[in-house]
Amino acid sequence: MAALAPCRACLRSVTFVTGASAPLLRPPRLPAQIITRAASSKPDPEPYHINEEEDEFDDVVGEIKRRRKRMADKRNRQGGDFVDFLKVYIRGGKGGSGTAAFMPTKKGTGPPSGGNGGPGGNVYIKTSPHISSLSTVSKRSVGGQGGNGAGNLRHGSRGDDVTIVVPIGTVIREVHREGEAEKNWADENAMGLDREERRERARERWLVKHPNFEASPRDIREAEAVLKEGGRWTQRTPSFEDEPALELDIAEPIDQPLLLARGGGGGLGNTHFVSPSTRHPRLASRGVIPPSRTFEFELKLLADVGLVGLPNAGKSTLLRAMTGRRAEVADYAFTTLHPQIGVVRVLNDGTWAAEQDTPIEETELERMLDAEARMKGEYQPLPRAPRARDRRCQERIRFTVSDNPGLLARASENVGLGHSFLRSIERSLALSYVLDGRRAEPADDLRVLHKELEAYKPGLAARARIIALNKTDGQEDDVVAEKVESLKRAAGEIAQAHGTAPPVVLVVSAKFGTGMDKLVNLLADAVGTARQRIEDARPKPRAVEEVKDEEPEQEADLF
Ligand SMILES: Nc1nc2c(ncn2[C@@H]2O[C@H](COP(=O)(O)OP(=O)(O)OP(=O)(O)O)[C@@H](O)[C@H]2O)c(=O)[nH]1
Ligand SMILES: [Mg+2]
Repeated sequence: MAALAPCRACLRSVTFVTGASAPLLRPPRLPAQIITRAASSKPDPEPYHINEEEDEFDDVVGEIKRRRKRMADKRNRQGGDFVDFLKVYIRGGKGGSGTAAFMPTKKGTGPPSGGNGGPGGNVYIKTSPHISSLSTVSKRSVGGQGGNGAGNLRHGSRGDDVTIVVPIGTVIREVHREGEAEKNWADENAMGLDREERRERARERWLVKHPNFEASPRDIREAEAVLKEGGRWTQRTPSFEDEPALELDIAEPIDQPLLLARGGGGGLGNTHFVSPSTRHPRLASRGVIPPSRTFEFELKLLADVGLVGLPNAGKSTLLRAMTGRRAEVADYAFTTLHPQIGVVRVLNDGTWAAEQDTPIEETELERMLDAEARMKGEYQPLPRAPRARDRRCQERIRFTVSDNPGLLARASENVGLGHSFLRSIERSLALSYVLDGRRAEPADDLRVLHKELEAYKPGLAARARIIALNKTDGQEDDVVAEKVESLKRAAGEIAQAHGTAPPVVLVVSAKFGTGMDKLVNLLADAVGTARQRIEDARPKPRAVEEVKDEEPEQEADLF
């Protein structure tokens, strides 16, 4: 040991040398040889060179802008893809355990002083207008566990609450519920345990023993009785027959978070087990594990108008033409993989305009296609929705339009993008078929679309009041007229078979923006009528006079 002790002289030198000049604080010097080798192993850096030629400079600016845009897009998506269906496991947090402890006194063990366990955290749900996908919802949401109690009557802390944030339009259904008691019961049945063995297991599950003192059989019996009396011993979880499954249709923003799962209660400290016969209970109880629930989260976008068509019919181009929303457009099927929504404002003078605040997004694919077209000299900008002509004009109606992925035959059986698409149009007030006018028989496409809508949800097709025959530009008038006629015939037949009014056939070209005024105004009328119908169906609060008139009669009945 003596050999390891620093000598007095060394200590003195360290103590009195301070600040930057302290030799012990300086980094060790590398031998000159090593420094030279390290420097020579790296090639000399090229001097930074800025090319000031105009086109190159433009490119740099463009690249920076593109990168910024890409980053902003990614942020908006919050790193995930579009998700509109999810199964989520939810459970309130476990309650913390109580403690068996005693006050220390000079004479030894004093009165019981075990604190209670803290309750587990709850799971809540709320909406955010800033998200439009379930991609940020975690598949497992469990409330925080309550803290355990401690001696000196210190109670455990409350578990942290968890809040699930969903977009507006989410439908939530509880599909499975299982309590701990039921799980244990099933396990014990499988093990073939008898009554006494089950009881022993329950005691192990519920009771916390003092770390130093052995609990007597009487202590255990009495603690069991206390827990049974408080309803803590058997925590039955109500089945769906006893308590219906939770169903929530979140069609409007939620201001206050809603409770989905409550956390488990905290366990009892040993002060709760004192009785005239047991002054020093050596037991406490564990916290409750709340039942686990499985929920289905389904996002049903809330657009007033849904565009329904086969792949490549021009739905996204139409959305763009009507709303200015830059939905991805390309000449192949399934360009659109998830629904997108734009807003149309119709003014009192019959003119219409895109919602001013609609974000205009440029997609990656589009940029590539535009660049290619520019190189070939074939660039043609896609239509933009018009701006309001007269800013002072009042707005007649404002509605949202959703562009959806293409529908295929047998989509109702989940072929193609199937249900994910149908789910989002299910709640639209009005639908519009979009047909590719370049196809030989658009009437056949209409039959397919109608059949699929009806197969998914009977009565859904009745909401399609308009048929937009798209891509009619560059076609002979008589060819178009013939297709319109055959469409009208097909629509009439379908309507007759279902006892509904036939939809209106409109000739449009989304790409060149023809026929848009009529289409927008017809859609506005359809939305207005549907909204009015909903308003009329709502139960009205009774007029005050009416209630007043009835009051004397009610009083007369009472006496
Ligand atoms: N000539 C012409 N071409 C059109 C018209 N509308 C759309 N197109 C073209 O048709 C192709 C498909 O258009 P999209 O809008 O992507 O079609 P979509 O129905 O959204 O397709 P999916 O998303 O794949 O289902 C694109 O090349 C458009 O430029 C139109 O009115 N006239
Ligand atoms: Mg599309």
